[in-house]
Amino acid sequence: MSFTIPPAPPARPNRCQLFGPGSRPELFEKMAKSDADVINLDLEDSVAPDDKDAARKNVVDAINDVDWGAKTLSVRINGLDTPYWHKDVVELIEGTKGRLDLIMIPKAGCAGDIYAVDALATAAEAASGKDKRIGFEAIIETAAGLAHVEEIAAASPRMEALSLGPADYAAYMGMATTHIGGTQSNYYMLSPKEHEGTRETHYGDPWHYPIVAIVAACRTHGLLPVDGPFGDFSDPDGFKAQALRSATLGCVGKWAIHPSQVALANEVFTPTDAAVEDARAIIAAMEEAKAAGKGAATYKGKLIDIASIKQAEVIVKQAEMIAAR
Ligand SMILES: CCC(=O)SCCNC(=O)CCNC(=O)[C@H](O)C(C)(C)COP(=O)(O)OP(=O)(O)OC[C@H]1O[C@@H](n2cnc3c(N)ncnc32)[C@H](O)[C@@H]1OP(=O)(O)O
Ligand SMILES: O=CC(=O)O
Ligand SMILES: [Mg+2]
Repeated sequence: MSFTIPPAPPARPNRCQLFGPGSRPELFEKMAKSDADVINLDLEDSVAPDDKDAARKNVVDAINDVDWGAKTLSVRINGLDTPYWHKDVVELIEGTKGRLDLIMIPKAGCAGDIYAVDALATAAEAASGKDKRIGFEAIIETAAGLAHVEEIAAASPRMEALSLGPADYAAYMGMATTHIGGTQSNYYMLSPKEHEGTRETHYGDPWHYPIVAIVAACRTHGLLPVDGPFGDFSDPDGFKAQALRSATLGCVGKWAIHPSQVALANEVFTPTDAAVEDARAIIAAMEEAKAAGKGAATYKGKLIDIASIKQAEVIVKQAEMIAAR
């Protein structure tokens, strides 16, 4: 381990973030009753420009009036290149009574973007006598955001999470696709030419690199790494495959843009009983090995060593944190 010990991320479940447009207040009660750990009321891209003021008012009223239970409650504000974001921040803080947990900052491009929202939020909290400090989450969904992902993660003690936004990311990177997340039909390799006649198609994951960059930045600075939206809500298998890849790479959860995706995300990001049992058995086997003065041992025919304890603890701690909720 480096002499710099990374801070722990917030100890709260973040398996699914359910989004709904701020301009559709009829959805808010349904969102509150869902099984999502985090609710994201949206003021940004799912709200048309003419609806921005009405959506902001809907969201402020809903934060105050709806019973959100134990959910983490977040609002996605508009981007810093718009004429809306400062009103979003001020009215969300001054108009609500302490239930709002997070502000989500879209299209974060550099640490200065987070600093600007922090300065405004700090002033609004002071002006309205709020004791509770709102946390931040940001979306990495531009070329600049990816290039500066680590400084964004480290930009404020308010930062709690980073998500990948594959729709904007694809647009800002100039990717040749209109799909939101998931496997892309043109992103494949063929088995070698020598296999002529039996050549197979192997699909790659175009989101692999930004997800890994987000996970590394989050794990370095004590934030929760989250996979973003999967637009085709008629494809549960595709959603699950994408979520499994992200979970394997270290993400703790994924967005849902439709209620049908909530259970899928919860399933993927909740360690199974079998995985927890196996992880506990690895820890026990290593305790035995350590007591016998060994650093390495055999478990089910495979090597385990001190690193295996840390790997197993990730699964056990995640399961315990979810169960304790
Ligand atoms: C792409 C980049 C991003 O920025 S993604 C994040 C921003 N986008 C969003 O917030 C969009 C969120 N989703 C939606 O607006 C809707 O789900 C869309 C995709 C438009 C579909 O709406 P709709 O045609 O009403 O769906 P549906 O008829 O299949 O609904 C079935 C029942 O579920 C409800 N529902 C719908 N959406 C939500 C939601 N987000 N949260 C909670 N409940 C939802 C519907 O009201 C409907 O309920 P019921 O069965 O009639 O009682
Ligand atoms: O904001 C999300 C995205 O995919 O873009
Ligand atoms: Mg976006």
